[in-house]
Amino acid sequence: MNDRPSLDDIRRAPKVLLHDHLDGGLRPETIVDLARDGGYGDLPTTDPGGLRTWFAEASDSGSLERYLETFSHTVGVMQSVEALTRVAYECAEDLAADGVVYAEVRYAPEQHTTTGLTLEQVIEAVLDGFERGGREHGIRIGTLVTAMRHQARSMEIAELAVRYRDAGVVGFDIAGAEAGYPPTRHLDAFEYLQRENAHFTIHAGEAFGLPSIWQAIQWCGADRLGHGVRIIDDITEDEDGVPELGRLAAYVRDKRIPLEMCPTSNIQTGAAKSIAEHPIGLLRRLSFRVTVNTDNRLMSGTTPSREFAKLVEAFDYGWDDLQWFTVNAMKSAFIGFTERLELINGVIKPGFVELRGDRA
Ligand SMILES: O=c1[nH]cnc2c1ncn2[C@@H]1O[C@H](CO)[C@@H](O)[C@H]1O
Ligand SMILES: [Zn+2]
Repeated sequence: MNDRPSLDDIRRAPKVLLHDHLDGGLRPETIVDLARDGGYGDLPTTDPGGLRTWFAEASDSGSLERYLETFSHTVGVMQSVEALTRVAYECAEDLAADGVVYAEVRYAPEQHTTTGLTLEQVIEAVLDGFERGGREHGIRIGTLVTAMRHQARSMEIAELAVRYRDAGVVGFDIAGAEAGYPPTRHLDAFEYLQRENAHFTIHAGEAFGLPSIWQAIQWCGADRLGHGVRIIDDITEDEDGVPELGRLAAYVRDKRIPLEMCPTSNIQTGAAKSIAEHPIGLLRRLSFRVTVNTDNRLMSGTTPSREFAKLVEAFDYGWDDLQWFTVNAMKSAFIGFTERLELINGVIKPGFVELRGDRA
């Protein structure tokens, strides 16, 4: 059966999310509340509807740097234990309501200490919100702690990732402006994590090309690539239109290195022209380990189900494709093999069987 899945059907499908920023997914109403309670006076508007529109429009500039400027407001209101716990709790609630069964959500603890919280307090506040939200709404959330690539705190954050690994932190990441800040700037942190048998992903191949991806994998040892869209630059077509993979692209495919693709976000930052022209179409056809993600639900005005619905429309994907992306994501998660397998066989596959049955 390959009838076109509707947005409503997609919402009911069990989904897995690997790339979602906590500070990119706040509810506009919550931003307004937190700004009032925390005395943050710099919001462009205190009307929730207006704020939603403002974020979507301000993020649609074609530049990653300008896209990232909008985070000053979300980070600005996430500066207390209560605010962090609330945002994490609501994140769990919103993802569960969209049908997500497992998510890895990331944020940079170092950005939440401006009013005096310690990094430990920040991490524990977020873990607390995810734990309670996850328990009450039936979703499992693993935390990824991010270090900002233009700063110099990656080693400290990597150590915290290891310290909190049994308390819900499942991995590490670097984010922020990519051009001018290559992953090797943080090589010591990545080498430390490898020695500790810890997992990490690196934002690479979004606003910068193949050298960034090459460094992330071959120098830093990334388990996954955040975005990775520019791997397309290492794929050419011969005179018959048959795709040919360069050595790096072949390595990424052969090693099954997961690509955390975020279609809508990529269009806003200029990493792709449109959904229809997004490299995900070719990469899926070539069986790269592609996964589908939201990046920033607020800035991109999206949800996991909406990202899928856009792909269904652009590429005519059916249930087989959506299940393939979902199983890819679950296989690529940073939790243990047994738990991943249980979710694939106990939740994802039966969920898709049921949906297809209902619609047959
Ligand atoms: O797509 C992206 N590329 C690079 N950095 C990003 C992206 N989305 C968000 N952030 C950055 O990650 C920080 C921690 O969550 C955010 O504050 C934002 O600056
Ligand atoms: Zn991101």
